[in-house]
Amino acid sequence: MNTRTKSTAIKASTRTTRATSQLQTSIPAPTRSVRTAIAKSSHVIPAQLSEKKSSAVTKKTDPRVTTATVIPHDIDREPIKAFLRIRPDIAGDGSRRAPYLESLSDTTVRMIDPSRDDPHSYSGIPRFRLSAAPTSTIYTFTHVFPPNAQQPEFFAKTTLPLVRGLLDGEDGLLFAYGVSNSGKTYTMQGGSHESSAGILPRTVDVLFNSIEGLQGSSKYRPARLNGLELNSASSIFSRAPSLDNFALPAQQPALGDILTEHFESPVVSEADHDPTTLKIDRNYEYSIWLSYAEVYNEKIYDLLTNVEGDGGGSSRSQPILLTRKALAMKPAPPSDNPDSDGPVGKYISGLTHVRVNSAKEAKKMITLGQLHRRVFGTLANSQSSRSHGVVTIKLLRKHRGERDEHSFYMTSRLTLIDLAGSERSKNTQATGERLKEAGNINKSLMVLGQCIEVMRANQKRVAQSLGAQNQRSDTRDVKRYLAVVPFRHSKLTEILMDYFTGEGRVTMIININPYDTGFDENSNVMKFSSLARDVTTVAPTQRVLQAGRAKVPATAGNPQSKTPSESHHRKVVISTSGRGERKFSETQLDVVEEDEDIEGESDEEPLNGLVEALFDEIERLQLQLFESEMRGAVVEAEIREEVMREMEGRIREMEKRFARRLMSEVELNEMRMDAKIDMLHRTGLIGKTPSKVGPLEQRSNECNSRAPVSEEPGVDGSSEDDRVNNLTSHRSRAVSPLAGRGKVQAKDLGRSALHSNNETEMGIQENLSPHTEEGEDGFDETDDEGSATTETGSEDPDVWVPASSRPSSTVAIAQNMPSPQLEQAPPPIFEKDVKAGRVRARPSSQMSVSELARDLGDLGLRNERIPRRLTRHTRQSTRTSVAEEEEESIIVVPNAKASDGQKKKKRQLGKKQVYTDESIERATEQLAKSESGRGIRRMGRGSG
Ligand SMILES: Nc1ncnc2c1ncn2[C@@H]1O[C@H](COP(=O)(O)OP(=O)(O)OP(=O)(O)O)[C@@H](O)[C@H]1O
Repeated sequence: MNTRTKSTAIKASTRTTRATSQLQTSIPAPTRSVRTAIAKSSHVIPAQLSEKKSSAVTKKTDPRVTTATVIPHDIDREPIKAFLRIRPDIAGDGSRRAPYLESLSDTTVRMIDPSRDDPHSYSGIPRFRLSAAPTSTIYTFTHVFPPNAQQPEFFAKTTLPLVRGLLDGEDGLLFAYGVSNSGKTYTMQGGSHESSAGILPRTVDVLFNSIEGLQGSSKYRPARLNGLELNSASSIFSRAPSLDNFALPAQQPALGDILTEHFESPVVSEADHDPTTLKIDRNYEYSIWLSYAEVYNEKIYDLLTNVEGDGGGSSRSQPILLTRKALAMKPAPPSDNPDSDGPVGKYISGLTHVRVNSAKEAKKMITLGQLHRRVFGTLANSQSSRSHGVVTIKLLRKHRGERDEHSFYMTSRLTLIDLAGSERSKNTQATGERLKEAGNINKSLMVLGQCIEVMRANQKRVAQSLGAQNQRSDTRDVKRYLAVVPFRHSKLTEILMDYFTGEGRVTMIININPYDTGFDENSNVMKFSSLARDVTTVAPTQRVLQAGRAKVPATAGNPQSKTPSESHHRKVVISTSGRGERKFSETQLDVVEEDEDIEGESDEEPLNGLVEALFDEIERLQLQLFESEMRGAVVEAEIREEVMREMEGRIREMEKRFARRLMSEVELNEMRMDAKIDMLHRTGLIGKTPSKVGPLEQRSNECNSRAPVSEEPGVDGSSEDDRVNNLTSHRSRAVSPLAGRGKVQAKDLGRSALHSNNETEMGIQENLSPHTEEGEDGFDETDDEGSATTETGSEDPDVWVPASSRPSSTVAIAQNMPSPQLEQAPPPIFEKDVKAGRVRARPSSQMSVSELARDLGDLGLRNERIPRRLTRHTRQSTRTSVAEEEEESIIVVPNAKASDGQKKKKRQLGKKQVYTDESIERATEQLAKSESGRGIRRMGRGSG
């Protein structure tokens, strides 16, 4: 038979095993005939279909309360026991939250989502809650252990019944399940303080206490799942490893030494010895065998074999090459379990079983296995178990009166598993190797959950189908409801398969750290446990081996049937900080992990080729589905996170932008204000600070000095100055960057305030050099200093020009600028005042009205404001009182278009007069013509 055929044969045999075993799991014992019939059938519906049906049945239950569904089962079956252990809050582990788990009784707890009370949530519903888990759920367990539960009490309630069963010849399985840092390793192995020994050391203590004086010297040893084989001197057991002989070549430091130094193994003190002794049948002799395997990255490794040390120089700088080979899972032959009419499970081929003669020896072996486990699987993450540690204790017993033949031996086994922590890779920021580890851990735990779920659904279906009254139990009816239990999808479930499908007690310990932030992960763990409690296993019976020739060790397989295996290299550096006199040193390990050999076995009958192909197809598709679900979940989580990050980034960016805009607005307003103050300084409306006289003021002063007009102030000129001065100073006490700086800064101001608008800039320049662009009556100051208008008195350069006649940009900008809210706005210049010649310039100022109007207009003052102010001043100076109502009843609008609207408004408002720039301009021109420009031109001179 070639390799392919042999491998097909294995698969075929496996299929037979699985197909029948899952049926066996789901059928109560009284219907054994039905079971046998079903076991012969290969027609099994896919798990998904069955799942849909089962979920439809359970839909009506309250999602907030998870309680065990009562599945009728007979006395031959036992439900899986689930114990909850709540980890205490440990100072210094970073958790500073209130626990989200509340004990309601010895068997129930309530789990409340901590983010429910998050301040960022609305009325109890978290804002960004990604979790699909219910916010409050009640879970039921076989027993709940509070945080202060002690190890002896915990061991007595959870494990002691299994140890008793082991001594009585029954199989048992116990596993600790939970997220990282929840206390699984503490539960299984124990802590470093007194009386903190965990389940493993206590189990061996109780076993050896109980069999003391009853140990026999057997010529057989356990093999495969429940089989026996001759314990020959040439077998691998003759070179059983120990910590003492665990050494590398002479020039190398002892690896055991390095490991012990690096990973301070828990010191098991005498006080940690569990004194419990169980009563056993003293007519038997016993031997105890130990094996320790780990499932790491979906490969199974033996932790009790001597690691092959090779290479490396004489110094520690040379890497030590450590090689270990993965072990394969193989289906156990039916002869290993003659009582069973169905198939038996799978065993780890080539796993070392070491005979231990005392509790001390057993603990030493366990310590060695733990060291290996941490070196090979967890070194880069030494605080966390990244592999599933599987310790199996096998007990052989034989009646003292019987011959030493294997047919008189009874075997039983107890498997104790410390599962790796279930966690999301995104929580651990894992990448590369770590990500692969996390993926494989999650995969195996997920598959375990799926197996539990499918078994539960199968059992429920069968129980319902067979329990229905007046209904014939037909094999076809039963098999229709059964789904494939996906044990083969992970190595872990392959190892556990036999306990679920065969006979044995299953106990599950759920470890939970209620201070942990992983509420979702813990919810999943709790959900898993509540499902598992509904699953029943076949109650164990004592097993007696049938007569027959024991098999040779698996190592004696046909070498030609092996397929070449791949190997994976990893570099590991162990840093030793040096204890006592020893100095700091580093040891490099070059770890090589070889894949298992796939060997053919001829003792299995091949199945029908079509059935084989169909099974393969189903498995391939299920695997694909599973992988795509995993990928989908990871991608979804990543996308959600990315979207959140992007949103946060955008919000931050917007905040920055708004802050910048706000700042520039503030600066702009400040500059406007300063410019206005500057103008007022220039017009002399407010007092000047000698030290801060800007060029414009200087120019104004110069004008003052060379054109000495009447010094006579207006009637209330000085008080007006004071008032404005006070107003200005109380409005802005800060010295403005532009205050008093004159032309240049005003220009800059124009630039920045008007966003580098060239037109605007021009407007401001015009503003700053008013006379050069003055109309025909313009007054060019630069032409002749001496020809000041005030001297001749014949020509008045100050002609008030309406805003509309100025460059459009200036007006437009002035219109768009927000007008400052002055306490006392200046009154406008009215046509009637102009006609009446009542308008006069303030004598103290040499600035022309047009200049000022333009300056202010350019800097954002509305054009109607300026004349108001100036007119008011003029009127004050001429002692003509103008009623305030009259001023208020005038509306000045910038253009004719707008005036249409205003006309409408006027109609509504009654008598209010509406002035537009054009109308003012027209009126001015008419007036100028009719009165030869007398009235307006004299405004600048202030005669009167
Ligand atoms: N019941 C307990 N009493 C006191 N300390 C505890 C208890 N349970 C856990 N601890 C402590 O909590 C820490 C984490 O526990 P442990 O290493 O057992 O978690 P774990 O679930 O095995 O984590 P991982 O899966 O990452 O290996 C350890 O320091 C352990 O000593």
